[in-house]
Amino acid sequence: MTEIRTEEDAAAAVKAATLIESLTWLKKFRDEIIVVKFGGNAMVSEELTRAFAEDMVYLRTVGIKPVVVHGGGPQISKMLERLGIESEFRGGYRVTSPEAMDVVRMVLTGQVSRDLVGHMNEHGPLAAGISGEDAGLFVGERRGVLIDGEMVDLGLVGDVVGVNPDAVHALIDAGRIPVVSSIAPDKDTAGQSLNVNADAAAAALAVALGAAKLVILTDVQGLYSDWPNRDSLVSMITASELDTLLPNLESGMIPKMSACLEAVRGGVAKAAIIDGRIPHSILLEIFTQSGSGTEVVPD
Ligand SMILES: Nc1ncnc2c1ncn2[C@@H]1O[C@H](COP(=O)(O)OP(=O)(O)O)[C@@H](O)[C@H]1O
Ligand SMILES: CC(=O)N[C@@H](CCC(=O)OP(=O)(O)O)C(=O)O
Repeated sequence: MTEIRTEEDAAAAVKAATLIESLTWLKKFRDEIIVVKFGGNAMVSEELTRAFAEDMVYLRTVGIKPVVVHGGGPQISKMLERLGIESEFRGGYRVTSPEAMDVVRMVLTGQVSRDLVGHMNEHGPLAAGISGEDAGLFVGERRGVLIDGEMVDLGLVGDVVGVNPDAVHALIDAGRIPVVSSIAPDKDTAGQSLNVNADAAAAALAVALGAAKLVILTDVQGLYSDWPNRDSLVSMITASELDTLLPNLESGMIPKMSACLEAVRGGVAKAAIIDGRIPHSILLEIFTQSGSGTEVVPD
């Protein structure tokens, strides 16, 4: 065995160990699709957005096929506020009026998607934006939300009830990184678009694409079983354990964990919630044994 003589040698050994640890995961995920949901709360700084774009380019460059589904809740709220349009969340979903829907579409496809695509394309002509309204990608159906046993109307909010992933496959086959906005045409009203929670859209797309993994970046370390007790971070949970926990969850975690459950029950081998506030956390999640955050696995 080579003797470690200096601090530089020790640091180099750590780097080499990290690189070689990634070999297992490079082999496992090569040519596989990984759907990554980038939440609006994880996009809080230019530095984080830039690091995220680099990570997607990294994945694509090592032969993995990343597909990004982006959120933009805080960005939508900011624009609604500027325009003086009221908006409130019920059970983790935005109650969406026709006026608010115009803003949702404008911010998601005209601002957030453009920013992400632009950052990735600083590395080459790699990313292309696509909305769930394009090329029949999503089919939406209006939904309400159950709060204390009562069904609450959410306005123009929908579930994705159908996915035609052909357009996303075409982009992947052309070597691109698809960047998907979570809007779906309403199957019951021609010309009407629905606001879909981006976690739910990411799950539906991951299932339809046969993705190997769904990774959701957010602004907490992961799922806490006893929120906000910081000692209750869950590192791994099975689908049926999560099913039991779901009714006790609050706000933003409800759509997020429902999305993980839907993905895993739909055949995606693993769904992970990780901390998007840490630059490059997704590389640690994909390429290291210990990962980060919370992993949801089948029973
Ligand atoms: N059990 C829980 N574990 C972790 N976070 C929770 C939990 N319950 C509620 N939350 C809240 O959910 C938030 C994440 O959801 P959300 O704000 O919708 O994020 P994003 O914009 O990334 O989709 C966290 O910042 C936290 O305040
Ligand atoms: C129905 C619903 O709530 N839609 C979300 C869509 C954006 C989203 O999901 O953004 P994050 O991932 O950043 O939360 C909204 O209007 O905020």
